[in-house]
Amino acid sequence: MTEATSDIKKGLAGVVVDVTSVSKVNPETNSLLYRGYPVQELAEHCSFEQVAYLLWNGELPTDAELAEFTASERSQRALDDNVKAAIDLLPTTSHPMDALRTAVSVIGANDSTAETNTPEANAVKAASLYAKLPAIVAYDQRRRHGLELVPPRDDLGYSANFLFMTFGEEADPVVVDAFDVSMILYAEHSFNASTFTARVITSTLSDLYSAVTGAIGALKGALHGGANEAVMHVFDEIGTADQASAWLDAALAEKRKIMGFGHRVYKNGDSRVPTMLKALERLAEHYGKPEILELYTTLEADMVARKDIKPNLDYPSGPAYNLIGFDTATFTPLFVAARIVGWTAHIAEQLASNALIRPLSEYVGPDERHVPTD
Ligand SMILES: CC(=O)SCCNC(=O)CCNC(=O)[C@H](O)C(C)(C)COP(=O)(O)OP(=O)(O)OC[C@H]1O[C@@H](n2cnc3c(N)ncnc32)[C@H](O)[C@@H]1OP(=O)(O)O
Ligand SMILES: O=C([O-])CC(=O)C(=O)O
Repeated sequence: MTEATSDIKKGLAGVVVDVTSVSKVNPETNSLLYRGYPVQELAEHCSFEQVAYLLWNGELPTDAELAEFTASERSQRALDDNVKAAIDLLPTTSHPMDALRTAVSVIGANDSTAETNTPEANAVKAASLYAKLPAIVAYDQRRRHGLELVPPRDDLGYSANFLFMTFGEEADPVVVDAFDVSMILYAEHSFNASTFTARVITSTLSDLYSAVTGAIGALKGALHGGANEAVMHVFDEIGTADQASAWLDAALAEKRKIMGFGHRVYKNGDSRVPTMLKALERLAEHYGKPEILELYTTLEADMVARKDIKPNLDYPSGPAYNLIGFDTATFTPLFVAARIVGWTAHIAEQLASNALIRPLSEYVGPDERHVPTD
């Protein structure tokens, strides 16, 4: 064995591998721009549908463009029979991210245009996945409780309909708004691990569905999107705010990573957290559950005091999704439903200026040797 001699960038940390015009993550100013617009402004003034249009088209829609865009989304919301049948085959013990990955695979395998890798064909596929993912996520949560599929309502916006299909009743506007904010904040984040996975797969000239299923696999991990689910397990483990300090002492002594804290790019706090925290506060008030905020602020203060590591977006969104009533294992599929927009914007950008992504490694295994022949 030999030691590495070159300057290895483990985890590609700090390496700029390409340009993008989809979003700008700036840790110095703690800002995030989607196509130039601050995400906080988009969360305050726009719907998730408007943001999806922006990320795909580079500009916010006019009223007429938005009307056409939302009509198209509403017309494609229903769960296809073959996708439902595939989900029904899966055990209810499987992870919802596995069900979602399988559903996207089934949609791809049934799409006769799957291999057509033109910008136009991929835009149609992206819009179709964006419209269909809520029904998949909602149905998968319901079937785990022995409940029937709820068909979509085309008189409701994206988020209101998503919640209607999941819970079978219209959600309060406070809840719809908080959920919509979470979708906007989760929609895009430059070259994160799942988006990069999608770009690697796309760079081989594979199809959009393969890139999206690969991205779902990357997002599932607890160091990435799976952290929103993991945060809720932490909250459940801790129980109440007065237990947070002792829990954190023990967890840090065991060298555990505290889920929902830290970030590869933001070292001084995640730009999206203040906006999502406000949404969580509105939900806690709406549901009359101030204790979840108490635990949130106590654990955050302890973690900052002990490690100086700040929360990322998964920290407020986990408890927010819990208050709304989603199963903990459904949290990361909600992230997928939002991030499909960012992934597919990056797939288009990668294809428009493609180079096969294939880095180098330095070999540190045994020196050359030969198979014994006697
Ligand atoms: C939407 C998203 O995907 S955001 C990310 C969601 N993921 C999580 O919340 C999982 C928990 N967080 C982490 O594991 C990390 O912070 C990551 C993976 C997100 C980023 O990691 P990196 O950029 O590689 O940071 P790195 O691992 O170098 O951390 C630097 C130091 O801080 C520590 N650290 C970083 N995050 C945490 C954490 N959450 N808990 C405890 N210690 C942490 C590391 O152990 C390391 O300490 P050391 O120098 O003593 O070894
Ligand atoms: O950017 C990252 O590495 C992870 C993240 O916050 C995201 O994907 O939203």
